[in-house]
Amino acid sequence: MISRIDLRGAAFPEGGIDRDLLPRAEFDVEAALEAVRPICEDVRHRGTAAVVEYGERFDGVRLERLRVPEQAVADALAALDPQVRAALEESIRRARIVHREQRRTDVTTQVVPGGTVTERWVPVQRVGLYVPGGLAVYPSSVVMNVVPAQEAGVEGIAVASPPQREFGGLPHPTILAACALLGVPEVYAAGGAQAIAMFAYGTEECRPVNLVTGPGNIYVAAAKRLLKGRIGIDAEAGPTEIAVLADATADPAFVAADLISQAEHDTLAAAVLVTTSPELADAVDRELAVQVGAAKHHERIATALAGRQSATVLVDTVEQGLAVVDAYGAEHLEIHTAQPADVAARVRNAGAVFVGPHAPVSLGDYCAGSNHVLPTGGCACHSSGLSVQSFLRGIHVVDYSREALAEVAHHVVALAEAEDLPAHGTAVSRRFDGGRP
Ligand SMILES: NC(=O)c1ccc[n+]([C@@H]2O[C@H](COP(=O)([O-])OP(=O)(O)OC[C@H]3O[C@@H](n4cnc5c(N)ncnc54)[C@H](O)[C@@H]3O)[C@@H](O)[C@H]2O)c1
Ligand SMILES: N[C@H](CO)Cc1c[nH]c[nH+]1
Ligand SMILES: [Zn+2]
Repeated sequence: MISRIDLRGAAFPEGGIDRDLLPRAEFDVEAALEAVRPICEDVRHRGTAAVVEYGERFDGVRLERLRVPEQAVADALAALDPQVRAALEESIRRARIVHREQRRTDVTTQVVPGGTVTERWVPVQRVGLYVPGGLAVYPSSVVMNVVPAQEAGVEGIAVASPPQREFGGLPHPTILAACALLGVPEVYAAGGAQAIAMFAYGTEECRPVNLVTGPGNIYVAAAKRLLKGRIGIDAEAGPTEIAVLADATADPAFVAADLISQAEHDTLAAAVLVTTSPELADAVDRELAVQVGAAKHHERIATALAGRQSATVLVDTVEQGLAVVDAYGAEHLEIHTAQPADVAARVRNAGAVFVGPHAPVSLGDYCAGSNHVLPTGGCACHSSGLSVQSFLRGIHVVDYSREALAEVAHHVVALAEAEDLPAHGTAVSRRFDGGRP
């Protein structure tokens, strides 16, 4: 069910191997852009009415209003299963421990006597947090979005998640309960590209936001890419990916279970095994055959594993395996080799790395304390997962005395003239000689 790419004996150039040799989804964010462009434009011009219509088309519910009544958010928490509540509370507690430590402090640098530059970290004022809810529902993504935003000090937090027909058009009650647990009362029943456009442009019901974060399917990721600039976004956190780098020491049952766990998200999810051991590859195939058959969402999982985005890649050495996983830049990378911590320390490109046999991606999805909103589609080579930093902007504060400015004035004038922007130089020299050349 999972295809093979055999790179044994292949050349591994120093600059890294070509990403085109590796598994890649046929329908990607680029391909989805054309589908979401008219949706976003429509929401821009028609506001709530357009969001409601797309909710009816894609989620099968026609809503009177998008804003979830605050009472419904509170009621969802009151009705929450105690076991799920305890698990969410533990997830929040661990996420807070990790994210609280991420906040950067302001740094003031004295450049010269009387001249300082401070980098002041300021939270974004209002954010829109997307919580998926199509094939599955994601209360854990409420935690992963809200905790870093709160730890950064964001004041305005709004959440959007698709309306659910079986809950009268409200988002799933566990999502509402998670919002209540975290003290976030502003929730909208809106999904997909229309929710991202609602946040970006604002509607009659929802004030526009400065930044949108959160995971979602290919349409959500495409809308974030399209509207980036009007709003800030976190990394593109689209359909889930897992890569596993394994040698002959790996346990095939664990590897198969972890590949399946992430293939469970979406038919477009990617599961990639990179291994030095053909015997392990065969054993994982056998495990997959058994475990997929027993899985609840076996059809979705089988489709994801059979897709072009999933494969087993055979290499000669762990070194080559590292070159492959770096070129691929997976959202999640598990290391199942001898000395896994040493191997993990050499990884350059991944959203998150999971070390050894007892750190499965599912742990990170819910309860490790790390964030599960992570870059996909190769974006891990330039972007990070969601963190407190995602919600902060650094403002440079420049403070120079007259003496400190005087000392450097001739250099400013020289550079301004070299750029043929003499008014720049005059703005400095005027302070000392009335602007005469
Ligand atoms: N990278 C990460 O950090 C991360 C984390 C969690 C989940 N995920 C991913 O999030 C995704 C969740 O997807 P989901 O579908 O369950 O929920 P979702 O909320 O992301 O998407 C559902 C919405 O998609 C829209 N949609 C559906 N079909 C459409 C179409 N043909 N045209 C335009 N819009 C359409 C609908 O508006 C619907 O409300 C999965 O791909 C999962 O792998 C990623
Ligand atoms: N694996 C997902 C990130 O790609 C996050 C998640 C939430 N719930 C289960 N899993
Ligand atoms: Zn997951």
